[in-house]
Amino acid sequence: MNTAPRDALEFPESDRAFLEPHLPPQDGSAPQLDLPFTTLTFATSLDSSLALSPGARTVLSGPQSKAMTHYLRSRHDGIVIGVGTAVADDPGLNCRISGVGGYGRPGLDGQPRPVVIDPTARWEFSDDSKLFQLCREGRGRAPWIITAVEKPNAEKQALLERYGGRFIQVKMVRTHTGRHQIVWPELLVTLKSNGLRSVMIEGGGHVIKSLLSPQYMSLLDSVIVTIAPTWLGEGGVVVSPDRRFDDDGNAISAARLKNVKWYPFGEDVVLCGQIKL
Ligand SMILES: NC(=O)c1ccc[n+]([C@@H]2O[C@H](COP(=O)([O-])OP(=O)(O)OC[C@H]3O[C@@H](n4cnc5c(N)ncnc54)[C@H](O)[C@@H]3O)[C@@H](O)[C@H]2O)c1
Ligand SMILES: Nc1nc(=O)c(N)c(NC[C@H](O)[C@H](O)[C@H](O)COP(=O)(O)O)[nH]1
Repeated sequence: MNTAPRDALEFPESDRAFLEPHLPPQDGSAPQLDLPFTTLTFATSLDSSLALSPGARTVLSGPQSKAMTHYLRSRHDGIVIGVGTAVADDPGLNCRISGVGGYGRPGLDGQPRPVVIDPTARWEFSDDSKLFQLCREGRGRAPWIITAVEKPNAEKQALLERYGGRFIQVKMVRTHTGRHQIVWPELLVTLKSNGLRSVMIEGGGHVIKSLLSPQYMSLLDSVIVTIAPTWLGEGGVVVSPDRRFDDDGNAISAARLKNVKWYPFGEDVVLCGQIKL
């Protein structure tokens, strides 16, 4: 047995039980056969912000809910983020719970596959990026980068492939302003067909907003949100999906949860539920 690195996190058995009904089944089955079990999870402030600004890495979760997020990572085959988060945070996107691969156990068991949505392949990663440092140390997997670009930069592709990652081209549509929009079912089917039976989607703001749109919210099997007792103030990365309207043109809530449970967790509260369709 390897010894766990110093940054290993503990998440006691007694804290795990409450999460179980909100997690992918342990046997790998999913409610929809060709789709992975899909969890939306993020941390938010009291004013619904994910971060102080789009480029700022901002700690919201306290120690217990941070350990919970890492436990969630151990229970999913993949973690999905947008390129905005990759650029802002230089994230590790591995699981640092004691007992998973690289943290007390040989191999990479329990380490999720990072998946970065990067339509134009703009992320300037390098050998020094945290993700690749973790790969070298046997503490994480190399990312799959989801892009609309047919031929990504050859050097970046070679670096990615050296660590076992790759670019994956997935169908995207263009909005009226020319922005790429992922077709979420296409992405999720692709991830499942590449062996990811469960994915957790961590953000950032653009990713969450697009998933909470009426056409895609039914893809979510579970929603787990950490709410931290802080206001980040104006200028933050706010999670606020587009308004919906009823047949008479009256505004109605954009999205709502059902089967809701609230769990106080240190100074934070963790909200678990499912999208009410
Ligand atoms: N608190 C949290 O839990 C949490 C989680 C993740 C990120 N963050 C923070 O959020 C900030 C980044 O958020 P953001 O909204 O700027 O970036 P983001 O991570 O949502 O990435 C935005 C980019 O990703 C791509 N993208 C996202 N959704 C897409 C879609 N549906 N279709 C096609 N491409 C898509 C586009 O290129 C877009 O420009 C950072 O500061 C980060 O630290 C916080
Ligand atoms: N649960 C949670 N609480 C937070 O306070 C926070 N900032 C994030 N942010 C989510 C984001 O997707 C990644 O956590 C970061 O990008 C950093 O990732 P690493 O820790 O390096 O793996 N998530």
